[in-house]
Amino acid sequence: MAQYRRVSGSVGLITLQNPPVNALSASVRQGIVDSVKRALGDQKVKSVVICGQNGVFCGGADIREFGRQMSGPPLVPMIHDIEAANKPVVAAIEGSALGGGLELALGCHYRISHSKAKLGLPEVTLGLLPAAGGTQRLPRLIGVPAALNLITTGRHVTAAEALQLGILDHVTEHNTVDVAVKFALSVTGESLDGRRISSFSCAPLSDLDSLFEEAMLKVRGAARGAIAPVACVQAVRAAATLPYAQGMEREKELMATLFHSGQARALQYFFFAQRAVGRWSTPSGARWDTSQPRPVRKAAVIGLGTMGRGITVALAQAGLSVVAVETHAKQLMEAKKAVPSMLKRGAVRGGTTIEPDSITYSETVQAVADVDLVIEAVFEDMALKEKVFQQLSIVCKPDTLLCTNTSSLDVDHLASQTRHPELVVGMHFFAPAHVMKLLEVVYGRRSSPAAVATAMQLGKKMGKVSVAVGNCRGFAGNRMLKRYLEQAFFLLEEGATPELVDRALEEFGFPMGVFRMSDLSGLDVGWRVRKADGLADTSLTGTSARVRQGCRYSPLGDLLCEHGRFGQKTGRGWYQYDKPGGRVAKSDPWLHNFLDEYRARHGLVPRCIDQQEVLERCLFVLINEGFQILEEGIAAGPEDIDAIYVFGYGWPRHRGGPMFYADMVGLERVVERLERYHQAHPNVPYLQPSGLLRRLVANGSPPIHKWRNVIKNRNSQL
Ligand SMILES: CC(C)(COP(=O)(O)OP(=O)(O)OC[C@H]1O[C@@H](n2cnc3c(N)ncnc32)[C@H](O)[C@@H]1OP(=O)(O)O)[C@@H](O)C(=O)NCCC(=O)NCCSC(=O)C[C@@H](O)CCCCCCCCCCCCC(=O)O
Ligand SMILES: NC(=O)c1ccc[n+]([C@@H]2O[C@H](COP(=O)([O-])OP(=O)(O)OC[C@H]3O[C@@H](n4cnc5c(N)ncnc54)[C@H](O)[C@@H]3O)[C@@H](O)[C@H]2O)c1
Repeated sequence: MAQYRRVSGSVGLITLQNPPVNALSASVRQGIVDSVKRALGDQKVKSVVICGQNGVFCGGADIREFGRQMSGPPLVPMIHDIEAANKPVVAAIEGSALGGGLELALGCHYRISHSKAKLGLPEVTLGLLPAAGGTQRLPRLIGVPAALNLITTGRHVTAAEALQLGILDHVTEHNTVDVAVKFALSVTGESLDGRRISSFSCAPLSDLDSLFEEAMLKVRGAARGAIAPVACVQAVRAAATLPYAQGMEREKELMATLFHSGQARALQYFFFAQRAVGRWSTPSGARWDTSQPRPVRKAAVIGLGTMGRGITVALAQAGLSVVAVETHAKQLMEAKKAVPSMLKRGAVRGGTTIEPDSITYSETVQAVADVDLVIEAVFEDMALKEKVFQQLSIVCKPDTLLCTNTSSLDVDHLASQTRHPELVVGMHFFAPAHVMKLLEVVYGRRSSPAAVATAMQLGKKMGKVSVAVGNCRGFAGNRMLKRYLEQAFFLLEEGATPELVDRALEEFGFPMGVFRMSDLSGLDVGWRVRKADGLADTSLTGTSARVRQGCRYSPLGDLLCEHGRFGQKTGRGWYQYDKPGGRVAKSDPWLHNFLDEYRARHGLVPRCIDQQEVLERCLFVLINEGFQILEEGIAAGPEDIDAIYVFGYGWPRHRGGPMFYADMVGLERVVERLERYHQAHPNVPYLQPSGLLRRLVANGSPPIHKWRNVIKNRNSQL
């Protein structure tokens, strides 16, 4: 709703009231329409101020209304009536003015903002465009190039930037509503002719065609296959080339194509999923709202290789003092150079300064005696990590939280090496750790609720999306990835090429196909793990060469490594590169011959494999593992898995994440295809649909937001 009252004698003050972000629900829109009518009809009222309660102007349209039958007054005529008013209307912006919130402010004649407010048109991130006149008014106000940037990226700008761009008339450090009321009094009776943005023309530009071509190329490159950014460019083009009324028609048409699209559904699901992962819980009953995080002011990182350096930077950027320990002198020397330059680059990007003296370096673990939390990032070697945890348990304060960045080793086993296993959790960062948004917080059997809460909160402070997961081999993300990689190898054995598999995945929306990604991260990483597991034995011949532990196995990755082909770092992998460290993947005839010879040696007759099979084999098997993970309680809900895949593995956000994708495709279809592939490949047991997936289908395939109930019911029967 909206509250209306008269203040300072002649100012009608309209306050939007819909906590927490004053979204423009039907009742808020009705409240605004009624209040505006009252203010305009009241002779004593000479000007109007619109603000939001609790220090937030407005977070935009109510996203929860989108999937339902829409009711209440529509936004476009509501904003039009405000702009057409014959009394000055001033927007008093505090907190956020986003999406429909900013569009409402653009309909006002003046905009005054608090210096700490954020403004933006983030509709594109929800698969939409600003369809309450945003695509038509913003370019008229600030020019086409700046509006294109804001509308196609959805980025939020500070009040200072908004002032500079011309979105705001005034920025204040004081009480914004008071300032706006005073201002409203001062402009009483003034002409509003030059204040209605819809009557402006866009500033002329010399080469509109190339500007829009460039913008189109940019948005297509940034999110492959996403339709909303393309529609945003088209809508802004309409603003630049058509009169306002026709532009508004075009905006409406384009919105109609987006509004019911699968991509909009996926992105809006993902908006809420991101927030849901913060409300974590564990099977032992620990929860986000009952667990108290501990303060962490000083942290340590052990091991300054690839991961340790990134983690050190991310901790320092979060404002912590960091003790960085590296036992190898050469590595330490290199880290001392690399970390400050990474910090400097980060500061340039983020516009902040980090004091390099917030980091101290040491060659010995004794230096961590007084820290609140340690993150271990030494080699992936259990014996070494055991030793490090034993040392830490002696050196650190008794209440220091001990975390490991292991990608696959048993967190419970590491905890058992310490005096306080309840203070041990996994903090699984992704490379590069100061850039990648994902953090898996791995709770062990004995991790205390406070330990999990502390790691989750620290992750958030470091700007990460922290997802709580249980302890198992590969945790959630890498466990699912393993299945995806294995299927990709099998497809090569059956006749596919890396190019064909990668093309299918990239057209689906991944920034990189599985083989290009494997070349980038290094084939030797998986090889080392497979060797440690006793799997990578290429001396085996005949049928046993392609079977391990009773299941189908592909030694292709191991064979490539034996040829010294580790990917980009050696200049050869699934593709060839112009030099070691080269980035541009080129098709490699050697690899194609190698695959031909391999198939011939093993009596494999290559067949034609289409893109659909690639997607089904690689993605459905990954999804099936996701259901298994949910069934085992390793992840609490599908949103956790989807956040992990979007933020850690490049799953296209406009497809919502693997579990949402399964819901979109239809669970019955996923089961049917998995069963078919399992029949064709009976020695791949994980092609069998998981118990949870079958149960969901048996329960009539409920929508994704109801899956937790099915999981809970199952667990409560145990
Ligand atoms: C505002 C924020 C920056 C605040 O961040 P903060 O960290 O403080 O808080 P949280 O993010 O945790 O949020 C708290 C809480 O609030 C929920 N929430 C936030 N925003 C909204 C919202 N806009 N609607 C609903 N709920 C919201 C959030 O989910 C949290 O609750 P939870 O339970 O999940 O923990 C930050 O919240 C933020 O960034 N919000 C989103 C801002 C945004 O994206 N705004 C844009 C919204 S879309 C929009 O405004 C569209 C407009 O352009 C209007 C378009 C007109 C539409 C007309 C429809 C025409 C249809 C035509 C087609 C029909 C064709 C046919 O059928 O024939
Ligand atoms: N590289 C990745 O992509 C990635 C991603 C996520 C997690 N991880 C995990 O992070 C950990 C580190 O991986 P990395 O790639 O950074 O390894 P790395 O080989 O680049 O670095 C490890 C560093 O630890 C140092 N070290 C070894 N023993 C030490 C000790 N006792 N005390 C202090 N330093 C010691 C080494 O000298 C080396 O500098 C591993 O557990 C790995 O599984 C790696």
